[in-house]
Amino acid sequence: MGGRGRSRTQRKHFRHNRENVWKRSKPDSTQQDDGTTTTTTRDPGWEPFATQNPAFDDYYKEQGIVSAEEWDVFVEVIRKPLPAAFRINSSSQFSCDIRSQLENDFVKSLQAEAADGSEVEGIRPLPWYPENLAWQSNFSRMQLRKNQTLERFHEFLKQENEIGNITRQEAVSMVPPLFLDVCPDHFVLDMCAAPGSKTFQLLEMIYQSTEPGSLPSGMVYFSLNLLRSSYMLSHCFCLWFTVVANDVDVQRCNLLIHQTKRMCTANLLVTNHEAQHFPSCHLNKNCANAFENGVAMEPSVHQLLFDRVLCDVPCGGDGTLRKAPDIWRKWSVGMGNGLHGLQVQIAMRGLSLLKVGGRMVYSTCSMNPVENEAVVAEILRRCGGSVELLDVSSELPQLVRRPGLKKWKVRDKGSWLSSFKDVPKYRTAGITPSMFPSGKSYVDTPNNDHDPVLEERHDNDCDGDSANGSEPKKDPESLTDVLDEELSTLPLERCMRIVPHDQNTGAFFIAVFQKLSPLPEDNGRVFLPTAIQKKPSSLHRQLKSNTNSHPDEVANVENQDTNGVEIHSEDVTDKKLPDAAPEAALLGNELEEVASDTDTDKMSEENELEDIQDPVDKEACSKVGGGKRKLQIQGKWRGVDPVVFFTNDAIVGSIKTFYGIDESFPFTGHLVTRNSDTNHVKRIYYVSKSVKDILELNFKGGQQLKITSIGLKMFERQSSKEGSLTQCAFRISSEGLPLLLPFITKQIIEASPIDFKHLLQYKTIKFADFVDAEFGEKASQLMLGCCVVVLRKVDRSLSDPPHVDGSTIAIGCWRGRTNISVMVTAIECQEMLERLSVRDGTGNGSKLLETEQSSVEPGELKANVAETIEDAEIIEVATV
Ligand SMILES: C[S@@+](CC[C@H](N)C(=O)[O-])C[C@H]1O[C@@H](n2cnc3c(N)ncnc32)[C@H](O)[C@@H]1O
Repeated sequence: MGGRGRSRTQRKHFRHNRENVWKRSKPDSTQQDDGTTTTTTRDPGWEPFATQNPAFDDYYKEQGIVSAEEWDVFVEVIRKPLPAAFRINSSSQFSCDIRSQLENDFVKSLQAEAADGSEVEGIRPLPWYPENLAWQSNFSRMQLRKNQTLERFHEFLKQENEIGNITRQEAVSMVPPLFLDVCPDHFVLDMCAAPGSKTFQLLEMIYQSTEPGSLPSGMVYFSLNLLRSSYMLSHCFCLWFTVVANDVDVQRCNLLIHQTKRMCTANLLVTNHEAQHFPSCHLNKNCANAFENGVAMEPSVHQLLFDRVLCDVPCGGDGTLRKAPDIWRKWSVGMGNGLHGLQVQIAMRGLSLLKVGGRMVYSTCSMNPVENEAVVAEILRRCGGSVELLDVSSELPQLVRRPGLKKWKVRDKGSWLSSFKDVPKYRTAGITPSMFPSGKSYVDTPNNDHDPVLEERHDNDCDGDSANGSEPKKDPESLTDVLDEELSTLPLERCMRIVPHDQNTGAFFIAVFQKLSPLPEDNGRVFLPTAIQKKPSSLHRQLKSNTNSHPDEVANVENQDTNGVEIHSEDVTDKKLPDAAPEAALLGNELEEVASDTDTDKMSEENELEDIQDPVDKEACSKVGGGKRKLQIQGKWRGVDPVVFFTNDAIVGSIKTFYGIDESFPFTGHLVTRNSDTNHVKRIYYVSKSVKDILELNFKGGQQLKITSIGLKMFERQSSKEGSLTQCAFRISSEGLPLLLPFITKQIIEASPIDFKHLLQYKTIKFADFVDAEFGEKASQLMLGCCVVVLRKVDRSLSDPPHVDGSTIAIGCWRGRTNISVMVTAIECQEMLERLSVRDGTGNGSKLLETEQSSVEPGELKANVAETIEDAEIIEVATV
């Protein structure tokens, strides 16, 4: 049950592209520490990665991220391959089985082998990760493949990862979501989310925390007497949170969509924006009026704000050296310097989108203080007292981390700079005051003799004016009291740096912020490094702030903070970052887990059916939004299918009737398509109440959000020949089944364990060939088309009506003319078989597959179903 498998076709594309990512043979340009650039052409033959870089050593020895005494051990560890780490996906039906298999089978047998002197180190749960859900093995992936004693474990990892029961994720990359402290009623923004490891983890954490009976007050959406089981309660409850996952890179967004599809969630929205310009998603007065049309609506300014923001920014990525050794070759000081400005911009935007009282986690997989402490310090200066850097030392006490640095230096063109006053004038475009511990800026005297004459900003005293180009203030103190080596007075020790040799991991940096009050009015503006500040002054426009208070009609949509600012991406299309290392900007810390897929470079899901459509409500909005708005919308989202509420009553009615879907299931307003021609939709998506509200706000506000993916695919049009003969043109998709299951009253039957296993094993079985003849008879009485087969529990008889609860195992099937066929992938069948075999003590399920020769004659429908499944796979490839 559930769409947790990955399409093989797509995986092939991933691997192919992944090779491209890591094995590009074009000439490499490397900026040397002295500022010169050397170009080398890679030898076509294979060479091992060099695991050293003198510039790296010089840089970090000077920065003091580890003490001089520790240096050797630090370097020794970062030259070693990274141990494999993974998370058990708690939303998987088999998560407990997997944890128990790890604890009781693998840990023990590996310990026993180690005791035999075979030098096999054990696997262990990460002590700081809750409920033994994250694990690390103390051998590299290479060893896993080579060492025979570990082969079984390796196979286990491969299969569970493939099926979606575990996610391979670097241990330290799991840390930032844990500090976000998410709750099931939160609106969460993941600003730089692709390829989606942390988004997936966040979704897992939210679903896991939805304990039945813990509905927050005022959040009852379904009448409680309609909640038939804890399963339903948990799913209904989950309709209240939303995760918005954003990334600037379309291909990486596609990876994220693919990755998170396994969650089967209706509460996820994937967007494709520059995070620093993430839209306010507000409702302005004009647009609100346009949508009034007699419907009562408050003409106020509303804005989508978030309870939690994850700001896992693009970074130099040298914390992932152990996993991506090619970084040794690429590493240069320019990477961090070039990204600092963007990182500040993204973090500031995140804070302006955060609710007062909300938490934001800033993180990088870089060790560089210019990308870490310097960014945090600049944020604190810009926000004044409106944001607090939290001391989270009591949280996750078992996680070994080090406090943030209070002092560091900036390296540029081969020179060490202790203060901005040391920056030669010709370099001030690339090296900004905010990179230094004090954040102080010194306006040069005409001959640039480095006399510090002015100070723009102080720690804890930031008006932000100077950062936006206005005249800096004189500070007499700074004229006389300039330290050679700057020391930050901000509480940067509250930041966390995880270094590899403390617990045999990669490196990571994490800072946790809490928003205490609206940001100072100016601080919502985009911060730009000096060079960009000199560009046209209309980089951003401030919206009229509206302090009128109106009750929200949209959950989590609040009256806009006074800091609300609208920034249009076209305003900054000509921006470029100083000395930015473009490769570094794309370095993701989870590249290894999933590689990009060039073939899925599209956001057009129904593209074969239509030309690019303008947003559905464009007309209404543009009428009042003025010409500029209209042009922006048309130009901005070209190439992205529109999101359209699906309101075709005839189709919805036929689906409800065919599957006997209980009237209590909320369809109205929850179905969307990506095709304006609702008579020809191929896929119908389901969105939660919270996502529906955001969508409505987005329509009303002029479609500011560029939505790549929304909700979960619930129904798919039958494309097979036999499909056209059924009474319902739509089948239930595997992702939609978990949500819909408790509400289905027709086309659903319970199979005995033996018949259920046979179905998984043989895929197609004729009615007459089921062991339980009564089941075969019942199956034959179903209508031709999609159906659901539920595994009957031991205490139930066939005459009982199908029963669904949190532990129900069910699969989507096809009732053909003479048989029943499964509509899940072969690997999902295999996984389920193995799990069921382990559960009922009949041994290793994979043995069943060794006899995969079907004793059942392949019926005529087998081909038909194969066509259907393949079609589904092709559709998946096309849509992710
Ligand atoms: C460190 S990776 C994020 C990893 C991700 N959080 C995860 O756990 O899988 C940084 C991401 O930022 C994206 N990115 C780079 N510049 C961006 C920008 N200006 N706005 C939004 N995303 C950006 C990259 O495409 C990349 O996917």
